[in-house]
Amino acid sequence: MTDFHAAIPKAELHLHIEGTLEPEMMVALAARNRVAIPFASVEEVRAAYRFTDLQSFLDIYYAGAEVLRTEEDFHDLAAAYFDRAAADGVVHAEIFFDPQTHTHRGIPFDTVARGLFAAVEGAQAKHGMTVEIIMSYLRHLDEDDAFATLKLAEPWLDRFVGVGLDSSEVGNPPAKFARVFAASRERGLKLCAHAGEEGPPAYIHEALDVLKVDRIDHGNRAMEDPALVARLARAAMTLTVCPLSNVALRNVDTLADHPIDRMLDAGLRATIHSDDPAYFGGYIAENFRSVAAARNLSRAQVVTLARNSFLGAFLTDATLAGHLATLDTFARAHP
Ligand SMILES: Nc1ncnc2[nH]cnc12
Ligand SMILES: [Zn+2]
Repeated sequence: MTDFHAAIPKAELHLHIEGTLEPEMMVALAARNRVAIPFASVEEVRAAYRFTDLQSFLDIYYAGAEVLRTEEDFHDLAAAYFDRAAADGVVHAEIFFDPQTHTHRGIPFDTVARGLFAAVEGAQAKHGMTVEIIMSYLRHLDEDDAFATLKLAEPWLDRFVGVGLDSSEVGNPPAKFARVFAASRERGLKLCAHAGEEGPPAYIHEALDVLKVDRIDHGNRAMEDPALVARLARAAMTLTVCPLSNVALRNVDTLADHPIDRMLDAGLRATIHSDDPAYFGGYIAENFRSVAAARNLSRAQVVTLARNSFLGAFLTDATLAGHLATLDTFARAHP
């Protein structure tokens, strides 16, 4: 019996590679790198993965990243994710990484980038997966710090597909990064921003009007503003929605309250992704499976979510056409 939600071909567009650090790997890397962590066992790490809001998660997420030190560590982290994603039907992945989380700890930018790209090459060879990397600016730091990161990234910029904006949203509106996003766009980079996860609909407006993003990450709170929903639908703006993250960070009470089907009904190009799967209880297939069950999605709606993930990806027309054809073949074989 096919596991429909794992088997359906899909693109993962909202995945923080540091958010795939499983407790087992955190403990193993802490030992390998002789880094002290405030946990005595895998069970203790897992018990700490209980969150009340975005900041309570970010505090653990940044502490966990302390164990990532060498090119091998970044390779091993990303390679484990690509293996896991392939098992979940991911044929195309666009992954975020947070360079400042590492460079501020004295880890050279090149160490991170070399490790990640070694894993990308492995994923393409081993799984035939197409992969792109998006460099994210941390919004709790200032714009000058983002500009310094863009400068550090210079030797690698032609190999990144885009830039993103993540970390603590409320109090750090998109407009704070207007200049570095303009500079990033001038370098030919695609633009994404977390907006409307915890921040108000106004942050989504700013991401569109000031940052001129190509994609909105999360975007859930657009649903509070019918005019904004209509604007996003008209623009076919992709929203990279993360259901299990929304529950884990208390942005929805339960999956039964999740707006994913209301988003589709409103004509939004909504997609489903795993955000930080090691922390939120499931990878992309589990996000599909559990929200489809909780919201009683039809197979046609699940196919639409998968199709939207390809339409919203930063792909060449030829590669997009190939993935859409693969999806259509799958959908016909699994009515
Ligand atoms: N869901 C999220 N929101 C903002 N910043 C993040 N960094 C990692 N995951 C994040
Ligand atoms: Zn995210």
